[in-house]
Amino acid sequence: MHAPSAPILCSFSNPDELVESLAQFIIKSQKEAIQKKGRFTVAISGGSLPKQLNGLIGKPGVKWDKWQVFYADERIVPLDHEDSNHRLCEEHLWSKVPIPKENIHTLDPALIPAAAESGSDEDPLEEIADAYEKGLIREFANRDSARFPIFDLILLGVGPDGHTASLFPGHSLLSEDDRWVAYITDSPKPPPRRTTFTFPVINHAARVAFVASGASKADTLRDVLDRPEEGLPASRVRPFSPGQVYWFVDDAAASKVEYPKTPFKL
Ligand SMILES: O=C(O)[C@H](O)[C@@H](O)[C@H](O)[C@H](O)COP(=O)(O)O
Repeated sequence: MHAPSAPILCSFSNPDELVESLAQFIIKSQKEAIQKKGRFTVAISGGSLPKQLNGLIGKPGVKWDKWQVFYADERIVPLDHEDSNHRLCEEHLWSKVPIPKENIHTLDPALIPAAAESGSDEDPLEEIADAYEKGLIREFANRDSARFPIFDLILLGVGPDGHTASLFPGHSLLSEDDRWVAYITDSPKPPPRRTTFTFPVINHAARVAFVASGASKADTLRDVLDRPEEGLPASRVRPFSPGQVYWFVDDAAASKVEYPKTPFKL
């Protein structure tokens, strides 16, 4: 692993162009991954992201049966609850494409009720986070020799405070350097109880792509891209070379950013 590579910022003049280019980028990542390893490992978070993936629906070239999908973060609610990232993805994507259900790795539903309540001794969230981490180990063990899993692609959003996945500014989890999947009980944005990938997992990915659109993201993008020294969680996403981080944004979101833009090309 080498020094982190600089972010690649691609800005699009309208939402349709962003969605279409993102779909092409994902398909290209998928093709390369399948050629090399026969499968495509992807992680997804919540927010508006699942909806922005609708450029993939009906596209020839998507080999859904080769996808292995994990959630970069998840809220501790039933899988069909309106706050669940899985439910969001199900609604906007999985229900519309022929992906085998067993290729979508959710939190273990049997552990959710206990994890939703805080325990007196060890927090029961630990068990669900551990179980999810074991799922990652099963998927990646003996395939990649690295200390952390190497996802082919991790898709993330960014919150107004610069958080990404469920890694929030100032939280002790920002310095977690051992676990793959951690839990938090005090998310400043509800619901408070969640699991999240840690930075080592995110920063070992072959590619990470942020997706952000709209003028409400302008200040955040400026802070994240132009002021990395402030250390906002999204600024800390800097995959080790040859891994790369891309920003797929629209011009409204990029309107206050001085960081150089790169024309999108496959
Ligand atoms: O933590 C949460 O509760 C949100 O899901 C959050 O992580 C979301 O992904 C970002 O705030 C980006 O949101 P948008 O993509 O909707 O802008």
